[in-house]
Amino acid sequence: MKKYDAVIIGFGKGGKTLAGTLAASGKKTALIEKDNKMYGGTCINVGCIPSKSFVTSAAFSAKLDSSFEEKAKLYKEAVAKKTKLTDALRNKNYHKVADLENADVYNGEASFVDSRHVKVVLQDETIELEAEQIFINTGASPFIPPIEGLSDSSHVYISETMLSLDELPRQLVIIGGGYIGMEFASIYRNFGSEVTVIQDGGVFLPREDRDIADAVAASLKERGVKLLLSTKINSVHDSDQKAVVSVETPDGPKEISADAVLIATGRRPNVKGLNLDAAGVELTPRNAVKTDEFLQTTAPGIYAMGDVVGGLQFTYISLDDFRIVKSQILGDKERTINNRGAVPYSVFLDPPFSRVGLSETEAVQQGYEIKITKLPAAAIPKANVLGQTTGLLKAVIDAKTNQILGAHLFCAESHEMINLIKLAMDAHLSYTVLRDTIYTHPTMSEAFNDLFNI
Ligand SMILES: Cc1cc2nc3c(=O)[nH]c(=O)nc-3n(C[C@H](O)[C@H](O)[C@H](O)COP(=O)(O)OP(=O)(O)OC[C@H]3O[C@@H](n4cnc5c(N)ncnc54)[C@H](O)[C@@H]3O)c2cc1C
Ligand SMILES: NC(=O)c1ccc[n+]([C@@H]2O[C@H](COP(=O)([O-])OP(=O)(O)OC[C@H]3O[C@@H](n4cnc5c(N)ncnc54)[C@H](O)[C@@H]3O)[C@@H](O)[C@H]2O)c1
Repeated sequence: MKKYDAVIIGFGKGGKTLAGTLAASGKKTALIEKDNKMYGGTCINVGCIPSKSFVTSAAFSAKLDSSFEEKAKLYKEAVAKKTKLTDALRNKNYHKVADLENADVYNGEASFVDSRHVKVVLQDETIELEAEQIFINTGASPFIPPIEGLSDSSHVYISETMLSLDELPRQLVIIGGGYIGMEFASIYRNFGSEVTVIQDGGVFLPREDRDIADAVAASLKERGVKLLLSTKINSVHDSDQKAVVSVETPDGPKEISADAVLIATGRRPNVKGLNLDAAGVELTPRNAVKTDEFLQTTAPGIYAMGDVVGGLQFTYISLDDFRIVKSQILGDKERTINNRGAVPYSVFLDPPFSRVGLSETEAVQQGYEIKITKLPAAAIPKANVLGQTTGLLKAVIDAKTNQILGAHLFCAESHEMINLIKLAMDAHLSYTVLRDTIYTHPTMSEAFNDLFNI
């Protein structure tokens, strides 16, 4: 049996960063990854990076006045470009840990023997590792809803397999109107597919500010994306080289033919097979690893980071979880999930939609007296320079303190702009600081001079 100071299960953002940090601090560290195509985790291999490579390629394709066949050729090139990028990043990520003096990378599936021992099933043998501290960073996997015929269809994809689909689908049906559903709808529409998004709920982007959700829906519809809300899927079956999706819409039953059906109905924590019971690691009612604010599980010495914890599923949350764990193991123990500040996010549509903080409704529900400010993207000089005048910017301000409670930016480059607002919120700045600051010109950020001019 090999002994380590730390064993990390899963090569995700938190895990790999922690492995590098612990090894550099002199701790003997093992990092276990079950899939040798996943060094670096979901983000660089099958998540953020490949999907954003597609966003860029698709935006280029959308500008061309070409036939579907020509677009399909461009799409094939985009898949190859994406694969080259992810292969290079995977290799770089592997060596960043494996080449460290104090770190070993194991390619095998890990499970707990007890709270100090982990079994690793390697290709040719099974080994056991011992450590005083063990870290779970196993990520999440797509939830597949129980729809009749889904598992028998040869046209059904999850985001991961869709990103490697070489043929551009003429017709794409997306089940689920969340982050992945929206981003893939925007991407494939720009590549040239006919896209239909099917959502069970009746409200489009239910957690988002209504003004912005309406603006996003209008933009997608204008671009030709069909949105079917309050729609139940009865079955999926293959017929004549296509999938036929039978649905029950508020207007009655409907059959939609598709070359590809993407399942984007949420991702669930990867806890199966870890034998967590043996280690005394408990789960939440939603089957995520239960942790306290320091990411300590119910078993002393065992921590969890990233999607497996069941909170917000973003790469930068997994990275921040690493910061919290580092603060526990090597630092002042001060950082927790409760003091990491406002968490922004961006959905990479065309234009992207970005948010931080409260919506108007949430602010009112929480009893704030608020001021609202809005600005159409078309009023921003840089949006006109870019030829991207679609969109709306909105901010929710605490009328008593003048601090920003929330910002909702649906406009070009909003994914960059939102980080500035997060900083202002964390620093408890008055909105007037953003209003009166000098910005370079012409930029999208200078829109804050006008947005906050109330
Ligand atoms: C299509 C898509 C697009 C996304 N876009 C964005 C985006 O733009 N921005 C953003 O911030 N987030 C995005 N996300 C979410 C983001 O990718 C995840 O939140 C993030 O990668 C989670 O990282 P993690 O550290 O929790 O684990 P992961 O990166 O998922 O890593 C977990 C690793 O553990 C391994 N593993 C699991 N079980 C075991 C075991 N028993 N033994 C050994 N190894 C095991 C897995 O193979 C995997 O490599 C996207 C996700 C998807 C699917
Ligand atoms: N830009 C980003 O940061 C980014 C991009 C992609 C994914 N992600 C992460 O990945 C996670 C997973 O994304 P996701 O889109 O799969 O999940 P999600 O939770 O965002 O959305 C799932 C959607 O599927 C719908 N749904 C569920 N079951 C359904 C059914 N049977 N029929 C029709 N609709 C159904 C839900 O109502 C919801 O709209 C997200 O939580 C997000 O954190 C982030």
